Amino acid sequence: MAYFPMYIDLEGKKVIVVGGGKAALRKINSLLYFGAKIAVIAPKVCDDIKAIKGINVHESNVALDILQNADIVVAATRRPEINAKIGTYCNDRGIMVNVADNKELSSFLFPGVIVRGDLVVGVTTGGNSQAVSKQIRNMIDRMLPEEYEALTRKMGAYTELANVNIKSTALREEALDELVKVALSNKCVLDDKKANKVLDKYYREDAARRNA
Ligand SMILES: C[C@@]1(CC(=O)O)c2cc3[nH]c(cc4nc(cc5[nH]c(cc(n2)[C@H]1CCC(=O)O)[C@@](C)(CC(=O)O)[C@@H]5CCC(=O)O)C(CC(=O)O)=C4CCC(=O)O)c(CCC(=O)O)c3CC(=O)O
Ligand SMILES: NC(=O)C1=CN([C@@H]2O[C@H](COP(=O)(O)OP(=O)(O)OC[C@H]3O[C@@H](n4cnc5c(N)ncnc54)[C@H](O)[C@@H]3O)[C@@H](O)[C@H]2O)C=CC1
Repeated sequence: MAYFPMYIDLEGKKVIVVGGGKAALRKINSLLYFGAKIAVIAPKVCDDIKAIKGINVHESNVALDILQNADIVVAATRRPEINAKIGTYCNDRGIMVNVADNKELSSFLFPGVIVRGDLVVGVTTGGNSQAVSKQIRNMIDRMLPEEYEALTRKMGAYTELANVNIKSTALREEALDELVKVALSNKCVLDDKKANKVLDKYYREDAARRNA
């Protein structure tokens, strides 16, 4: 079965990463970007990980019990049997866990990610091929100009306005779709004057329908 893309608020969540090599490094960077609080445990942690600011590094073997304190666990050691033990321990206790070399024991996978502010696209092949994910990520990355960040933010504000001022659900949807179209016809930049003109048109139409 294909995997469901679930977007999670990682701000302040406690993540324990077991393993301190290349695989761990990429996952740490990804999680850190989205605001997780990270502790890394491994007998030997690579210099690139040690150089990252704002994470806790413990150079020691892992005691499984410590994982109870985590919201999310990543097992990325070079030892498949240790990774599997961590996976099973977490699964038995309902702790979310990614096992770098074992999809079956993972309750979630790391997607390829494209970020434009709050606009986030995640790509997975359900563990079939990280090479395909990388390819698709690069394609989407080229398709989405950085203007989408500001557009997303602005549309957040206009959506709130429309929710208050346009009572008809159908009209509201039409208005918001039109705002996006206006932006797309202008290199993804939404001009506020044009936006307000569009909204005014829909406010009037909404009022007229209510008074009819
Ligand atoms: C199942 C999954 C588990 C998970 O991690 O959740 C997994 C598994 C494995 N990856 C391996 C290797 C590499 N992975 C990458 C890169 C990425 N891997 C990612 C995801 C996933 N990788 C999950 C499934 C994703 C899906 O289904 O689509 C991405 C999307 C996200 C991210 O991890 O950041 C990121 C995309 C790149 C991008 O977007 O730029 C690179 C670097 C590269 O290709 O450039 C290497 C080369 C070596 C290295 O770098 O060390 C190996 C070892 C294979 C071996 O030993 O030969 C395994 C284990 C196995 O296959 O058993
Ligand atoms: N999902 C992914 O994106 C990727 C997954 N992998 C998989 O991840 C695993 C690790 O790969 P790399 O990071 O490249 O290896 P690596 O050799 O760079 O790092 C391995 C890490 O495991 C730690 N380790 C070894 N024994 C340990 C123990 N008893 N307890 C805790 N930590 C221990 C080491 O100290 C080291 O920090 C492999 O199984 C590999 O198949 C590898 C690359 C990418």
